[in-house]
Amino acid sequence: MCAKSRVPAPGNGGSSLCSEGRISVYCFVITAALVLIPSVPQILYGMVPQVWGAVLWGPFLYYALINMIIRFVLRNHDYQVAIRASFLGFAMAVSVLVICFAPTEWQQFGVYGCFMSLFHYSEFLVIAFANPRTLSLDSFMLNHSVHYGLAAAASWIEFSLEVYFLPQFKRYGYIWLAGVVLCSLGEVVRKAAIITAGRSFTHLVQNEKHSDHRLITSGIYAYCRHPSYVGWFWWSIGTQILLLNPICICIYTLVSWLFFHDRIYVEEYSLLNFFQSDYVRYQKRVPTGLPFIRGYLVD
Ligand SMILES: C[S@@+](CC[C@H](N)C(=O)[O-])C[C@H]1O[C@@H](n2cnc3c(N)ncnc32)[C@H](O)[C@@H]1O
Repeated sequence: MCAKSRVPAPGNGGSSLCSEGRISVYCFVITAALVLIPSVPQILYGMVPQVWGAVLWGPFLYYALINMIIRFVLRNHDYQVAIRASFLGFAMAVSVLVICFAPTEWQQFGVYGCFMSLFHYSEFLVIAFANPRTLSLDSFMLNHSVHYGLAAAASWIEFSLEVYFLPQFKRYGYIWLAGVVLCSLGEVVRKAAIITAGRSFTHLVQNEKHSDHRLITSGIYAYCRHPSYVGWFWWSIGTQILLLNPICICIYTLVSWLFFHDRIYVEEYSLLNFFQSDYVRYQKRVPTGLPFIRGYLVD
């Protein structure tokens, strides 16, 4: 929970960021900037680096240095927030360097890295803004589940094998740009949902109704009942389209669909208990937003 400076959430009369949120912004931005700044002349003017080792190892040295400073300055929970935000800033900066300096077929992986690091960092940041009461280290979603980690590893393995054995396939036209569009739209829809739901949004599905849990039916929730899942569903498929990973495109689509199908069923069971006829009326008016998923319907 965002314990220090109390922050009213949106819809509650305020918009400033709690202290953990601010620490995360500083660590994410400063790490990304410090890792990128030494390569700026090469990125902007295409200057050939004098020492390639500096491009390869420089970011890791800066990152190690920043982590030592963070260890020295911060303690306990603030330190835990800082090292996670700093790691994601580092991942973002290295991804930009991959886009700028890696061989063409690896550049997509850099774009993918940018989307991954932005997604995880912005999950924390947006919860810090929208519902600081529930903010925790888990809000970075870095340890979401074993399945999530395995899915990411599978996509890296498929990408690497195909770059090695079928590099021409990885440069196939501009299909990967469709992945960029899907990831961008998915990210915007998910974050809009979190901000709209505010205090009613929690990463974990609630089985007991909190006193300030209100039924949200306005904004993006007027168009679909589960916008944050809609955003996440298309974002995850988008990551595999941008990597041009045909096997993972199929697996991600199937596994994400099954995951959200079951999750929405369980979540709507609780929501019906919490809000009863109000939620039934909402269900009649508004679709789930995910293809062929109808949710928990009361006859
Ligand atoms: C991870 S959030 C997902 C919210 C929603 N399913 C979505 O996709 O935007 C899960 C929490 O949001 C709450 N929730 C879901 N829909 C809601 C609504 N329309 N109004 C208020 N709370 C909602 C659930 O009770 C649950 O604890």
